[in-house]
Amino acid sequence: MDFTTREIPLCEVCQQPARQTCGGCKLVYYCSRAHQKLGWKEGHKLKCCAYKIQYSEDFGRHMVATRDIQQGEIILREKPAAIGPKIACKPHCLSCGLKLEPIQKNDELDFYKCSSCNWPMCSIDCEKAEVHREECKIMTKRNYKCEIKYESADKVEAAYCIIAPMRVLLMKQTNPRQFENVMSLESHLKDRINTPLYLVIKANLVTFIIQVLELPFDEETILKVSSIFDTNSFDVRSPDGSKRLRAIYVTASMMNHNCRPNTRHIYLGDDNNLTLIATVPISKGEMITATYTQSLYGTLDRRKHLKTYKCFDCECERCQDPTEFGTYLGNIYCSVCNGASSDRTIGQRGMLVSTNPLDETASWKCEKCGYYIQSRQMFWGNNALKQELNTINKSGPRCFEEFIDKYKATLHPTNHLVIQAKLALLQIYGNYEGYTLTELPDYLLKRKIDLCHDLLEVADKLEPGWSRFRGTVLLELQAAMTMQTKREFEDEKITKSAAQEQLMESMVLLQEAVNILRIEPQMKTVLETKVQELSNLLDNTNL
Ligand SMILES: C[S@@+](CC[C@H](N)C(=O)[O-])C[C@H]1O[C@@H](n2cnc3c(N)ncnc32)[C@H](O)[C@@H]1O
Repeated sequence: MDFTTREIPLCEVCQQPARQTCGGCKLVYYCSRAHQKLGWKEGHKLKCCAYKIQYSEDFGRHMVATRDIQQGEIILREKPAAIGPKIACKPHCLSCGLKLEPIQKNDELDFYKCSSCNWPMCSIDCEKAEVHREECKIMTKRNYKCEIKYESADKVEAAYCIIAPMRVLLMKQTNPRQFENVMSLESHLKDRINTPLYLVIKANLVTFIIQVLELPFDEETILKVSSIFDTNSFDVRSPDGSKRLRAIYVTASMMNHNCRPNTRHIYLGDDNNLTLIATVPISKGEMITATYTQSLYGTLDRRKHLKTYKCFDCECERCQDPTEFGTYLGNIYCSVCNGASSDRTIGQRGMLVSTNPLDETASWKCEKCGYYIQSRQMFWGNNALKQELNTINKSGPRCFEEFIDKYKATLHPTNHLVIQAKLALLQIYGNYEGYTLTELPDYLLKRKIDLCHDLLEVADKLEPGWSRFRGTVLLELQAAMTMQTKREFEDEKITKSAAQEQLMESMVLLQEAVNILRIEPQMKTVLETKVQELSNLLDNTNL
């Protein structure tokens, strides 16, 4: 059955409107207890609740498949137990999470403010929303007024760090069971307590909770809540970036990390319900994993990120493999034997690989000539180039192309920095003003197609299956291929039947992109339009 397209819940057995969900998987509905029993007997018992939580010394609690899970299957849907703004952010509405724009107030620009506590909000509706009620009541009772004012579009406000933890602490009274659920999560407070960030949090959050709100919590409990957020929260964002929040999902947070994950997740609806999707088939007994970091970072950067923010040393298969499954994502060409080789294929030219990827201090050695460099040289080089890439002009393709060309003797075609530049180019070619698909000259259209193939090759190795990455690149690829076919046909370079054949190839790619992305928020109509346009072309009417 297709969970993605159904909008009104229908009973699994009789297809009539239904309200009760299956208590196990919470994915299917029943109109009555009798139909729930019948549905179970008729086969739901084989599909229900695809995971269980296990414990191991190495990983702590983690999620394991209780049966074979199919690619694309929804494993879990879950409401956030706690949600709030990011630790420091530009002003966002405390209720709906949307980024706020200032309005004209008398002679100055400022945000709409809650009439009681003075926090910037969207509107009176958001001011009265359930999620803001308790905190507003207590802040008002203690005569606390938020002092955030509009100063500039980019001003980041540290005051937001109090909101999410305050909501959890207030839950102790309003929803004690949920409070206990959240408090049972891993915090890593000992690892964080003496970090500079936690010294700031201590000064702001603890003072606010104890002295301003006069809530009966000790310093350790308050900091633990903050640390639980840092260890477990998911970054909830809307596709257009207008909404940015962090949320705790008690069950989903049992998922451990893997640098080649077997799931992806999305957030649906105003309630930000997390939906967990299997990107590859998962066998019974296998660990169900997510990535806590960026799949397109090299091993050095990923492991550093995980250690700093999630307090563990990742030792997954990818981290152990000095070639990162043959992508050589974090590696560079050897500067000694590089020039001597005429072979331009990755893996054939001398490549520097770590002598022990699980030890960041290990030296790096050329696979071909045995030349060594120290780990710190690798760090410096990597950081310097990362900084250069981050600061280049992003408004057009020129600087990205120049970056790839400038470092081609050092950075091979699937080095992580080159891949990031290629991703940026993929967005620019075909989408930016002056570079739309119809405006692109043939050689840039071909460049876009080549970029897609390069990125798909990396995606297949590092985020295999139905990842969002693969889905998005497939969409770009089919659009560019369709445009190329149209041009070739119009220029009489190919026959009509060859054009039809090429368009069928585009349609196959588009269908796969639809399968991957149709569940993503706001994608359904976009995808339907693209399928319709391509079908029209195939029908021969517009070609
Ligand atoms: C969101 S929690 C996951 C649930 C956690 N294992 C527990 O017992 O509560 C994140 C924490 O789990 C642990 N963890 C997750 N993935 C791991 C991995 N691949 N290797 C080792 N520890 C991991 C780390 O301590 C990490 O900070």
